[in-house]
Formats: sequence, structure tokens, C-alpha cells
Amino acid sequence: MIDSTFGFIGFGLIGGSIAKGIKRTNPSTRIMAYMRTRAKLEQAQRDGIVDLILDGPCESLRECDIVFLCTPVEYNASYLSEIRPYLKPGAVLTDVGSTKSDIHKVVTELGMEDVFVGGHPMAGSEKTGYENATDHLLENAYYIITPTAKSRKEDVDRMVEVAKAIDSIPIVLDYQQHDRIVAAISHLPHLIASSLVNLVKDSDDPEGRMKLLAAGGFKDITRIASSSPEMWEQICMTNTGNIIDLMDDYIEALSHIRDELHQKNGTAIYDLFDSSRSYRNSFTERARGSVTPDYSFTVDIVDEPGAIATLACILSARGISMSNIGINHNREHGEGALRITFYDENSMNAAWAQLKKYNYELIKTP
Ligand SMILES: NC(=O)C1=CN([C@@H]2O[C@H](COP(=O)(O)OP(=O)(O)OC[C@H]3O[C@@H](n4cnc5c(N)ncnc54)[C@H](O)[C@@H]3O)[C@@H](O)[C@H]2O)C=CC1
Ligand SMILES: O=C(O)C(=O)Cc1ccc(O)cc1
Repeated sequence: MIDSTFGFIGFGLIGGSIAKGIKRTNPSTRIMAYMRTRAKLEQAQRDGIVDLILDGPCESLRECDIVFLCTPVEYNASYLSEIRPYLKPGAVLTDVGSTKSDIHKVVTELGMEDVFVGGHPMAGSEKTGYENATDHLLENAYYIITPTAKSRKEDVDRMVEVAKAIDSIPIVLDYQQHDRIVAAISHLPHLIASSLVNLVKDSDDPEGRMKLLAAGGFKDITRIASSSPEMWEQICMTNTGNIIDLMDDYIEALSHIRDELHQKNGTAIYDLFDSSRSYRNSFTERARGSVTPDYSFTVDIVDEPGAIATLACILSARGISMSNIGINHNREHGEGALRITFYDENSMNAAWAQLKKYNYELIKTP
């Protein structure tokens, strides 16, 4: 990576994770950051991630090769003109926002198309804040790069290098195409998840039994309803056209399903489940969207303190590294299911054999 000094405006989950990822692979890079909560920046400085704390857009940004805007999308756009005076010649200004048309529009209006290259890492979580940022959050995730009409090829290449430096997978897309895609796979699903949660809230009995009994499937498809309302309001408000188009189609599909249920048309409902299952199963099963094959299996463990540590010790004693480990929260009590991912097939097979020896119950990933 030729760039060595990076500035961040906003330093939460995504800004913090990009900075940590850069520092992990390029420890000699210099990072300066601004956000409203200074205490968190001081923590980031103690962590060795932030070298210089900024009090806002200022002269120091002139040292940066790349400046990242990592606040909620509408605020990102409002920072463009404030940052412009502090960009050094040749510096790239980028963002990580989940929608792109709005910021590209402001960039064009301000005549900043030659310095701006949009970005959107396609991973994250429902959590927010620097305290949840990790150096591997964006590993194996697509990092969408949206050039302007006047972006220089070498600037797009520099963003590709940054994405690679944090082990993401760069992909260059037109910003309008980007917004239609994410409306379908991210924004409409967030609205559906939140409205479904509210449907249960409004339909529950006074004892809250729906909430009590809500199990795996419901929790799986509504996890994202715990995301930041401030961030998601801004995302939806900057992609209304695409979301409404897809929502119209979705309402029609739901209405169709309702009719089939009314007519007790089991075949139609079977076909719905059958076609969605085939299509869903054709998605490559990957952690956070990686293109690498998935080397994972699930282990049934007793839900008690130390159970995960014991399992980790058994594997590490054989020198087997895990690339990811996560609890499947489908069950409330009793045994827990742990999904473990490995870097390669050999590690996965060695782990399988080792855990079998200890009589763990193992379930292959479908
Ligand atoms: N959360 C996610 O999973 C993903 C989020 N994004 C995008 O990343 C951006 C940031 O999101 P997160 O890091 O998740 O949010 P976050 O809430 O963790 O971090 C936002 C940061 O911006 C700061 N901030 C908020 N308003 C500000 C303002 N007016 N001036 C200066 N700083 C301000 C906050 O103090 C915080 O440091 C958003 O634009 C979002 O669309 C992109 C991919 C994934
Ligand atoms: O929590 C999740 O799974 C997400 O949906 C993460 C996410 C949030 C916003 C984005 O623009 C991209 C990814």
C-alpha cells in the first residue's frame, strides 16, 4: 500500500474497524481521527490505533493521503465542504456510507468529483461504537468502491489497495447500481425485520408469551432490528426511491401469499418454500460474504462456563487454528450449538477427528 497517513471523521464500528485492520497489516501507518466522544478516541490512542486525536476537521488533515468519512450517511455528506480546504493535493476523500447516490450528488454539486471515491464495506453488525470495532470485522467481506465520473484510475486503485490491506474483497460498482442492490439485500430487509418485531410487540398477550417463546428463526431474521435507529433512519431517507420500488413488489408478493393461504392452496405455499430454499441454498455459505470456501461445522456443547475454553484448548493443543467461532442462539436452555470455521480443509478435518475422539457431537455444515 503506497498510502501511509489516514484521517477518520467518525470513529465508531466501521471507522474503528478499518483503522484497526490497517494497523494490523501496516503497523507503521499513521492514523488521526475525530469523533464527538473524545474519551473513546483516547481509548483508541491507548490501544495504539489512533496516533493523533483531532478536535474536528483541521490543518492536520493536510498530512493525510486518504480521509475517511465514517459517520451516519447524511452527516458524511455534510462534512464534504468542511474537509475540502484541508485536503492536500493528490489526497483521496472517501466514505463508508451504506447509500451512495446522495453523497455522490453533493460531491458533484461541490465540484469535488476529482478527489472523491465512494466506498461501502459490506459487513458490520447491529452493534455500534469503537468499543465493538475489531481488526477483522471486514475480513473476507466485499468492499464496494464507487468512483465518480472524474475519479482518477490511480485513486480507485489506491482504494482497492486499502480494501485489500484490511483483507476485504474490493469490487468497483456504479453508485446508482449500488443503491438499488443494497435496497434489496439490506435496506428493505431492515425495515421488514423491524416491522415484524413491532408486529409481535403489538400482537403479544399481556404476559408477553410471544416474546418469551420467540425462538431461533424469529431471532435469526430479526437480529438486525437491534441496529442503531439514527444510522438506519439516515440510510432509508437517502434511498427512498429504490426501497419503495422493491417494497411495492414485496407487498404484492405478500398479498399473493395471503390469497393462496385464503384459498388453502398448499401447492402454491409448497412452491414458495421450495423455490426460496433452492435459491437460498445456492448462496455460497460464507462468513461475511467471503468468496473463500466455507470450512466449518457445528458442535453441540453443554451450556456451562468453560465449555468453549475446553474446546478451544483441545484444538489448540493440536495446533489447529480457528478462523471464527460463534454461538448459535437458537436454544434458550440446555445444550448450545457452536459453529466453528477453519482456514482450510485440512484444519477442519483435523479438528473434526480430534473432537470426535472427545465424544463431541458434530454436525456438518449443509
Ligand atoms: N454498522 C454497520 O454494520 C455498517 C455501517 N456502515 C456505514 O458506516 C457509517 C458509520 O456507521 P457505524 O460505524 O456502524 O456507526 P457508529 O455509530 O458505530 O459510528 C459512528 C461514528 O460517527 C460519530 N458521529 C456521529 N455523528 C457525528 C457527527 N455529526 N460528527 C462527527 N462524528 C459523528 C460517532 O460518534 C461515531 O464515532 C454509516 O454511514 C453507515 O451507513 C457501512 C457498513 C456497515
Ligand atoms: O448486521 C448486519 O448483518 C448488517 O446488516 C451489517 C451491515 C449494515 C449496514 C451496511 O451498510 C452493511 C452491512
